[in-house]
Amino acid sequence: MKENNVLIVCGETGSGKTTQVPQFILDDMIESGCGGNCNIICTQPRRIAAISVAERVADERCESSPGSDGSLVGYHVHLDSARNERTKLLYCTTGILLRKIVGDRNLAGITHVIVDEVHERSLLVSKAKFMVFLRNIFMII
Ligand SMILES: Nc1ncnc2c1ncn2[C@@H]1O[C@H](COP(=O)(O)OP(=O)(O)OP(=O)(O)O)[C@@H](O)[C@H]1O
Repeated sequence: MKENNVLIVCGETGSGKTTQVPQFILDDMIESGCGGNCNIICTQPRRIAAISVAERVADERCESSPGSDGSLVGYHVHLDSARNERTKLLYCTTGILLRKIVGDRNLAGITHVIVDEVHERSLLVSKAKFMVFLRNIFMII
């Protein structure tokens, strides 16, 4: 991760790509004193997954529910979001990421983009991979 802007993570189902990898990054940034800058986005193809994974990760961290004052985790899906200015790890749908890119081509302030479930090869996921790759933003897929 420290040597490459783009990383591909492959692992068995249930090995923790979705729930653990973003937390490794978050914890590493906090431990290295960069927690204040940390702003990770992890995309999910479906809104239900974005919400339930955010809840699961907040629970694993013994934090209150996503988007509340006591949590660093949040989610953002179409017509629903739970996040605040303290959110450091945001689970969102792929469509929300694409909308953010359209609004701000450089994704200013975002430190890491994780495009999950790329094997699904949907049009949205392909677009997200391409657009993030073009901008050379740190990405794990
Ligand atoms: N919402 C949840 N509630 C309960 N357990 C969960 C939840 N989400 C994940 N887990 C558990 O956490 C572990 C890691 O799951 P995770 O989704 O991070 O794996 P993954 O490698 O991303 O899997 P996949 O390739 O299927 O997406 C698994 O044992 C899974 O059953």
